[in-house]
Amino acid sequence: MTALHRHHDDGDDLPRDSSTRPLEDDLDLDDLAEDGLDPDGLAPGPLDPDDYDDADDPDGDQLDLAERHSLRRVAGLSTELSDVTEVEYRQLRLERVVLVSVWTTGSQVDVDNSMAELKLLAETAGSQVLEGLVQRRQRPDPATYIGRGKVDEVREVVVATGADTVICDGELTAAQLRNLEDRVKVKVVDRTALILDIFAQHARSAEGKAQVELAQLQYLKQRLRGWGGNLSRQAGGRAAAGGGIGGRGPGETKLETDRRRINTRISQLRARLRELDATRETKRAERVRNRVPSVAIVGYTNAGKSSLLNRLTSAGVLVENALFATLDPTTRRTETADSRVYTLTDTVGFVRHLPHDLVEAFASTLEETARADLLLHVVDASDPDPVGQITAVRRVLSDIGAAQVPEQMVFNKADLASAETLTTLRAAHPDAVVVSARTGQGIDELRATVEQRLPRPEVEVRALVPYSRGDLIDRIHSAGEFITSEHTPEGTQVVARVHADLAAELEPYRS
Ligand SMILES: Nc1nc2c(ncn2[C@@H]2O[C@H](COP(=O)(O)OP(=O)(O)OP(=O)(O)O)[C@@H](O)[C@H]2O)c(=O)[nH]1
Ligand SMILES: [Mg+2]
Repeated sequence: MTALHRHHDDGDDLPRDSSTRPLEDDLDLDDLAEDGLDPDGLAPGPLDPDDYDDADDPDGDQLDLAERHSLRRVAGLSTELSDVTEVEYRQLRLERVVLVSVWTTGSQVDVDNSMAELKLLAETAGSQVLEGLVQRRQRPDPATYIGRGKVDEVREVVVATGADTVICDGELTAAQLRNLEDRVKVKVVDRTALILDIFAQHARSAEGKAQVELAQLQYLKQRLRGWGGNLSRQAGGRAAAGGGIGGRGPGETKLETDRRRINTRISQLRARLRELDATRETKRAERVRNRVPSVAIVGYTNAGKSSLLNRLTSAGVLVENALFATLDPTTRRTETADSRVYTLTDTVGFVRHLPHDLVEAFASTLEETARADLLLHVVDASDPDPVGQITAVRRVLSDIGAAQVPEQMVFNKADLASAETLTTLRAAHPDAVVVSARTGQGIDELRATVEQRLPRPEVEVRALVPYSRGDLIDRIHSAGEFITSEHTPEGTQVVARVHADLAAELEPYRS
């Protein structure tokens, strides 16, 4: 019994109903009697016992067999289309995708959240999601990601829905991708490729574009063979001439050429990025010299980081209800209530399992975060799983060496979040500030908190600064803090906190 049959039984034309029900359990032996695996794939000979769907794994945390073997339809995963013209447009221009996920740990709710996120990612990339399939399993199949016996069911769903792409929720090996493509007979991409594709579509600056291209090439290089060496298809379909699905891969020579071309391009991009980095480094060095404290806004994608920057500084940066709307960092200078200057930087959002190639390619951008004086960690309090987002963000922060930077938690979208969630979050993070970038709620408190947490100048000086040295007074304004200041006939009498270098310059006027 298959998805297709069931739906015909039900009298449906398309298996697009959104009920959550398990497909038939077919603990069939064809899971074991694998044929047609690619010779380059894993385990072409006798299968490793681990490949046997873990049916006889004696360890304690075995999942219920029936559940593990069942492929489940996930509710509400069809893209809603509002009108017919939209349908036609999408069918012409966009990919029609089926999502496939292997559920290894966590609760039902976790799985639903992660499928909902994969759907959002797919839609952000411009796809129409037709169906979502989840298989419960102890670990992904090393040869085909989902259990081998389930691949045929995916194929049936692909045929029934007219999908042209399958998106798997993980990072797959070259062999897994190819084995799946061979059997479901449409393009198969993984979550990493999907995220890279979104980044490619959203990159605007020269640096952002170079970073994304570098990440894509690194990803592609490792999968050249698995993808039949079809560069055009991997390049986000931009040069998608030829290379039909299931087409034969290139010969060894072509493969070598492709590989060399990729390596050359990677070196060019690296050199270009080093140049661009030098420019940024100059600016950064200037800020350090002038002792301008820096605050970096970090957080999960779509948490409202750009909205918050706009609220705090009227920066006017792009805000969009889309994942990874921001790729290029925007830095704005702003001032505290007592006129100390500091910078606020909005940057790329994080996501669970942020592809390693991207983290590496964006190293110079992310380094700014690691060097900030304070992180504003923005959390979407209206998300179904804010705690999971916090964990994912902290993981990336520690990957990029920013774990030691002081962190101010900010719970955003208070206008949408439930009172219950906010209470829980507040209890877990008593120092957090709750805000709404939309309504302005809590923004004053946030600003005050930031100002209070900025690094303070370390030396207290008392000086009588002659009127001819107005420049020194200006510098106390921008990089120091006045405690008192008074005009006298001889000059300005000040008590102020300043950095050591400015203190040295004020030395002759000490009073
Ligand atoms: N209701 C509500 N919506 C908000 C709030 N803050 C941001 N949003 C919305 O959330 C979406 C994402 O906002 P952005 O500021 O672009 O989020 P971001 O964190 O910069 O996202 P990326 O750059 O894509 O990682 C937009 O649709 C915003 O209008 C808020 O406080 N309340
Ligand atoms: Mg943004």
